[in-house]
Amino acid sequence: MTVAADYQNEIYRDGLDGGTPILPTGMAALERLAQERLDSRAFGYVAGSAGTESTARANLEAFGRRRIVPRMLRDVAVRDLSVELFGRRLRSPLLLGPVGVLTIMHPEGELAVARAAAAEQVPMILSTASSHSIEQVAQAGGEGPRWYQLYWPNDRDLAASFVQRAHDSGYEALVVTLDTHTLGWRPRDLDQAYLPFLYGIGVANYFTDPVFQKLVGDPIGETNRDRAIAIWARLFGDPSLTWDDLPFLRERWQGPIVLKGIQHPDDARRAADAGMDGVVVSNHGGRQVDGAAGALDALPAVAEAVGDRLTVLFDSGIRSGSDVIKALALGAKAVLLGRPYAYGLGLAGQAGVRHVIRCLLADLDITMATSGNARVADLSPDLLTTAPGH
Ligand SMILES: Cc1cc2nc3c(=O)[nH]c(=O)nc-3n(C[C@H](O)[C@H](O)[C@H](O)COP(=O)(O)O)c2cc1C
Ligand SMILES: O=C(O)C(=O)c1ccccc1
Repeated sequence: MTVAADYQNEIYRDGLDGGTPILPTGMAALERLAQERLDSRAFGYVAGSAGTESTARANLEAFGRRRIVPRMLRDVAVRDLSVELFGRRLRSPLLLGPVGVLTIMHPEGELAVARAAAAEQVPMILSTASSHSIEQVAQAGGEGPRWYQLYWPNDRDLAASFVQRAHDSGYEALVVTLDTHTLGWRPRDLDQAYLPFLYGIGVANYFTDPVFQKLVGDPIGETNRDRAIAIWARLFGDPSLTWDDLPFLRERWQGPIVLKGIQHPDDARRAADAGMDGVVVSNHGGRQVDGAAGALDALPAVAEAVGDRLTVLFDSGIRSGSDVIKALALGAKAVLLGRPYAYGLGLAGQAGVRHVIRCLLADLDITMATSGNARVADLSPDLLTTAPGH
């Protein structure tokens, strides 16, 4: 049986709600339902972007401009969605990208995501800004593959402690997010006075860390909570970092290091020169720089510059199987999913995350078949054309 048929059966078997799947199978409808059902501040936190949100729109438009040219008579009876990343074969080119403070969406937050990801054998990338700790999430994910995303704090000992904890808990790769040392200007959060991290959620990794606890001075409890949050706010990010700081991490992490938030080919070259293993071409879903180019438009130049030296990953705007195909055709080896799985979590917890993963992979498998492509590893730019008028 094909992947698509498996997933279609599972979607129906697992989650019938009056004869239809538990959640919409299309990501746009999923987002509309999230807007309808979720608290408006929680929805605004996930859906919102920087400034006028023009970058978030540009992300989707960049996918719209690239069009797939289907090919015929190419024996697509058996599709191979697998890819090899850093020596490990994955069943599909999909990872769950780091999303902070997932308890805003659902009380089980990252634990539910870890269980869903493990069940679908999709790697989860855990955010530093999580509501459950590195260790708790590792335990929930069990045998499932996991990566850790570092927000490099303004304290070297704390940074070293985070990566050591991630190593000790079996995280395989380190994703260092470079684009969010300073949180973007986000009107939806600002207008609803919703800055959750300032209220002390999404701080589990800090509050459980011996280095952080030492900075606070006392065991963290109700009485010194505000002080702990103030210290957290001071050391969350470090805008003074430069390329010269990367050896600090390289010396402390033996596994693969991936820099997230790369948009310029020169930055990608510098990453390779610094001994990094990969990059994520990403504009953080448009949440950081309003006015940045659509992330897909930045991908070809980065892939061209470093595709033979680094593993190039992509996120920002993946909403369908054809989006995955387009990103892979333009040089990404795999893609990260962001907002869609957060909506799945908010609407139906662990089952909602599974549903979103299954839908995306079924869609990918079917679109591979219908476009005449048997292996994701073989996708190349000549599969694509540009929409007329662009
Ligand atoms: C609510 C939310 C929280 C996020 N938190 C993090 C984070 O903690 N660390 C990180 O590297 N990226 C974070 N991101 C960015 C995602 O990893 C990813 O780059 C982005 O969601 C891709 O855009 P898309 O969801 O529109 O496809 C967050 C994104 C959202 C929507
Ligand atoms: O909201 C985000 O995009 C993000 O990256 C973040 C940063 C700190 C805490 C929570 C989320």
